[in-house]
Amino acid sequence: MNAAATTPRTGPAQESAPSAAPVFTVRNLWKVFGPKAERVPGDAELTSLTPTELRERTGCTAAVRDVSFDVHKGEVFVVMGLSGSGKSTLVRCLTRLIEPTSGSVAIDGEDVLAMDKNRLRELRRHRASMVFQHFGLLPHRSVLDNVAYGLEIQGVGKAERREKAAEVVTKVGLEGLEARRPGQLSGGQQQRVGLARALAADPEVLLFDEPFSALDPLIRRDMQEEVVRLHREEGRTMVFITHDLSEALKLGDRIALMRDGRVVQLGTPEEIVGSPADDYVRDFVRDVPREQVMTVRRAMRPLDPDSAADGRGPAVAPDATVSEAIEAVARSGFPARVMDEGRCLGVVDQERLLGVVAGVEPPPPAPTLPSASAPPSASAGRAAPTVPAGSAAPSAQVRQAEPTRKPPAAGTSAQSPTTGEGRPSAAGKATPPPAAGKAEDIPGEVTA
Ligand SMILES: Nc1ncnc2c1ncn2[C@@H]1O[C@H](COP(=O)(O)OP(=O)(O)OP(=O)(O)O)[C@@H](O)[C@H]1O
Repeated sequence: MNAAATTPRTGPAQESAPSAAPVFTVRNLWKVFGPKAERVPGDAELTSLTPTELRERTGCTAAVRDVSFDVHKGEVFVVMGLSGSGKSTLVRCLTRLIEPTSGSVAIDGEDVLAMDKNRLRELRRHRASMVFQHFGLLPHRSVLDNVAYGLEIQGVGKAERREKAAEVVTKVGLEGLEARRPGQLSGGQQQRVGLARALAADPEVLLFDEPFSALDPLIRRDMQEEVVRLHREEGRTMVFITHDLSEALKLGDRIALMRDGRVVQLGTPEEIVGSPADDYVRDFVRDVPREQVMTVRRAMRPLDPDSAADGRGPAVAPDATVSEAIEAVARSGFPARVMDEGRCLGVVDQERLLGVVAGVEPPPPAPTLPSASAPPSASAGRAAPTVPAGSAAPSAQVRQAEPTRKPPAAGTSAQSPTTGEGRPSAAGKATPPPAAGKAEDIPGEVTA
């Protein structure tokens, strides 16, 4: 489906021809807190002020400033930024937990801002459930009943909701703990109960508001992997807020990087790390191990038919990371062939791979990239860098990019690169070389 078909209003620098139907369509969204907030978005003089100037002049804070994007079906859309950048406000505007000041929000083409109270309740209960950092479990209820609670408020009968809850409890790895009370669980287990509760409601979209930031690092990693697994298995659309760059890179199919209420860049992890929109983003991603985020597409060159070495190397998939390809090349001693459905798209050699690691851009790859047919890869096991403190950056230039990865279909792998020949390839393991030459809390909201 084309975005234009469901777009109430288009804004500048929009996405064109998305590869999957948009679930959420957000255009020119503003949320301004403070007195006479509604005058701010339409006033060119006020909108040109810095956040401090705006606050001093009007007493207002523009938490979300003229933001436009689509969330496509089946993708994990991460909203990232430092504290106070506007992430929570933006995501709460999607279901009007916070009322936008201006702009438009649609879900499956339906205008969210025109919804009445009942429709909104239905939206929050059935279509877009929120999983919060503070999971708000009911202390006197068992795990099973906590999970079933979301269904209870949906009006589902007892037998059915307990059956469904038991199914989801198993899915999130809590089997055997159904009868415990939340107080008898670890933080990570409690978070799983929260996640199960949101999942049991079977919403079209799961909205996560920094759900794991209170967890210790190991449990946090477990939960991130759980999200990746659920996404892979179910292909559910997710919007995930985080201030943690490594979490964003690990989970996101696309990341919207926010600063002072604006989206300064929207793109895949690879696009954000490989082609930062401005100095602010560049500084933000400076410490990311590029080889764990960038794919071989960045390093490819055409296969040289006169080179004996080019046809002899191992095969890697187009979405294999540079790190994986380095290992494959080092092991074989030959450039690796980038294979997609039996077709050789190009080769990557040591020099090009190291160029990507060093941030020295090689010339653009061959124009035959079949990005639409690239296997999905939701990046589990990627880099876990720390987020450098944001530094002053010049103009906040909005830059949006298309998803280059297909949303994962149920039952397909979203993370393991597969070789172009369709054989599974564990991280860093390439297929052997071929024969030479063969190329506000509103009632009904599920608080997890
Ligand atoms: N109810 C409110 N009234 C006034 N200002 C607000 C309100 N809520 C948020 N803000 C301001 O809006 C801006 C964005 O806040 P928001 O909570 O969306 O940021 P965030 O990126 O989610 O931050 P954090 O990561 O710390 O949760 C901040 O400057 C904040 O102080």
